[in-house]
Amino acid sequence: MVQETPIISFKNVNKVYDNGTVGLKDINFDIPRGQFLVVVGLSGAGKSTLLRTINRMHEITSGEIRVEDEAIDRYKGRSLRFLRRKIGMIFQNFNLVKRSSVERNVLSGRVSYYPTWKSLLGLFSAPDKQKAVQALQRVSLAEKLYARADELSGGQQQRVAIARTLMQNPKIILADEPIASLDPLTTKTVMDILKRLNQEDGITVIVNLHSVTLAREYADRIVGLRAGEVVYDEPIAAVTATDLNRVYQEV
Ligand SMILES: Nc1ncnc2c1ncn2[C@@H]1O[C@H](COP(=O)(O)OP(=O)(O)OP(=O)(O)O)[C@@H](O)[C@H]1O
Repeated sequence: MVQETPIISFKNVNKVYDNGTVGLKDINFDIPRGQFLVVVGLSGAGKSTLLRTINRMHEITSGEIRVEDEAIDRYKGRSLRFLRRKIGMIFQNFNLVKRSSVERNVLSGRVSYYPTWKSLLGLFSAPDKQKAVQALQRVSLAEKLYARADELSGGQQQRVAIARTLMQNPKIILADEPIASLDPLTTKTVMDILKRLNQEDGITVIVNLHSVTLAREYADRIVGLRAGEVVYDEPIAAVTATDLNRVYQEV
């Protein structure tokens, strides 16, 4: 059987912060296209660091990361912009412009397709405005198009953030603790949306979570980090609660 090239590949990746803290230690694994991967681990285990190396928000110290079979380490300018265009990112605190409308926030996911002056003036095309409506429909928030972002609940703001990433036509979505500030019901709504985008659009989704219960509910595969190292990596069918405890043992 011909194996498809992984969409993301970590090869001997190390990250040491300027102050000497080890963020990642000899990371080696591949992520197949279309996988829903959940990364778990204690606070400080390196989950955010790992996620942020994929779109070069954090630089690695050594090793290589490949996205769609290209080493991304040397990307700059246009190639870096193109990389970031195909990778959507969702944050714990939503990162919306709170005093702007939902429409404007969603359209901002499209800025890399415009010259800076046009995006600053909010000169988005009619097709992109239509696309924003469609993106909001995907997260069941079309009726909030003209609301101000800060009028929305946390869960709704996170859904706007997801709609914003859809404007990029992402191949990959990175979600860094996307439900950490949400209640259980809203958590389910947000996780269900991510799962649907994964299943219906084939978007590769990588989510950092603290909750092992949620990880088991949504993941195709769970990777556990401890002190910057992969200490667990199993497809969901092989995951057992006892095994997962390993991830949470103190070093
Ligand atoms: N900018 C930085 N400078 C120095 N050390 C950092 C920096 N960012 C993170 N670290 C350290 O790197 C390690 C990994 O941090 P990281 O934020 O990736 O962990 P995490 O698993 O995402 O934690 P959390 O669940 O609390 O977000 C920690 O020891 C952290 O203190």
